[in-house]
Amino acid sequence: KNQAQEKIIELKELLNRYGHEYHVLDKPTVPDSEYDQKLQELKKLEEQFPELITSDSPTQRVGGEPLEGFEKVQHSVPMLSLSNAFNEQDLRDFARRASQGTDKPLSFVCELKIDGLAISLTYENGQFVRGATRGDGTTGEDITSNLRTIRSIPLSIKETQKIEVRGEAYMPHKSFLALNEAKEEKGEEPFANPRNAAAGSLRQLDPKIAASRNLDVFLYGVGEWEAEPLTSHSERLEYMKELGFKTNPEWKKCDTIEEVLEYVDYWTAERPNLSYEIDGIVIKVDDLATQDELGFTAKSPRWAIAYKFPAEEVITT
Ligand SMILES: Cc1ccc(Cn2cc(C(N)=O)ccc2=O)c(C)c1
Repeated sequence: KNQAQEKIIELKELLNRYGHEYHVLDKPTVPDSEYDQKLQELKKLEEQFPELITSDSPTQRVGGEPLEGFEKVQHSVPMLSLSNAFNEQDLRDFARRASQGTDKPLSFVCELKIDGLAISLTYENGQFVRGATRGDGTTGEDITSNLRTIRSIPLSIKETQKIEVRGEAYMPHKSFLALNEAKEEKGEEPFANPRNAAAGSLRQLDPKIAASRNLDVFLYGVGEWEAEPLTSHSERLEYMKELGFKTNPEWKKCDTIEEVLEYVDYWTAERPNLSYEIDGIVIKVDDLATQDELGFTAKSPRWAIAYKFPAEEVITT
C-alpha cells in the first residue's frame, strides 16, 4: 500500500505539471495520449485505494451531483468596479489626477480587460478551497465546484499561507461559436455573447455542464493576502505566474501616459486578432503604496481606470 501511495503521489505531481504545461503555458511536453495513459493509471490506483484520493488530484476536477443552490460568500476585501475612460482626454485627466495625489514618480500597468465573469479563488495550505463570483462586490456566490472544472485553475499551489487571487473566467471565441451552433441545432436559445455564456455556464448548478463549456481564466489581482507583502501590481502578476496561475501575457508596464496611449492604440487595432473577447484596457498605478495614497472615490479607486472601446456599430439589414 505504501508503494501504491508513492505511485499515486508521483502520478499526481506529474499530471498536474503536464496539465500546467498544456492549459496554462500552452506548451505541452508530452503527447495527449501519454497524459491520458498516466491519468487512467492514477484512476485505477485511486479506485483500489480510495482513502488515498486527495482534493488536488486531477481525477477530482468534475464533481458528482449538481448543487441544490449556491452558498453566499462575503468578500472581506470588496471586489471593486472601475470608473471608465472613453477617449484620450479622459486618460490624460486620470493620469494628471493620479500624479497630483502623490509626490512619488508614477508608473502604470496596462492590461487587456477580459469580457467575462469576475471571480475570486481562495487557497489555504496550498489547496484551492473556495471559488466565488464577484456578485455585488461585497456578497458573491460560492461556485467552487464549477470553477474546479476549469483546467487552467491549479487545485494546489506551493504558497501555504492563505491567499486570494482574482481574475476573469471567460469563454474563448471558438468555444462560444461551437456552443451556440450546438444550441441552435437543439433548437435552444443561443447565448448573446461570450460574457453571458461564461456567466451562464458558471452560475448553473451542475459541474458536469460547467466542465463541458471549455471555459478558461486570466488572473490579475489579489484580495486577502497572508503571504509575504508585495510592493507593486507588476510584482503581483509575476508572483501569481510563478505560483502556476494563468495571467494574461499582454500586460505592460508603462512609465508615461504616452506609453499608455500607445498601448491603447496598439490593442484597439489588434483586438480582432485575439482568441477571446475584451471590452477595454485596464490602467492601474503600479506602486501599491501610491495606490494606498490615492485611495478611492465613493464608488471606485483613484489609482485605476477602465478605458472602454467604442461600442461597435451593429449593422442591422
Ligand atoms: C486524451 C486526451 C488527454 C489529454 C488532452 C489534453 N491535455 C493534454 C495534456 C498534455 N499533453 O500534457 C495535459 C492535460 C490535458 O488535458 C486531450 C486533448 C486528450
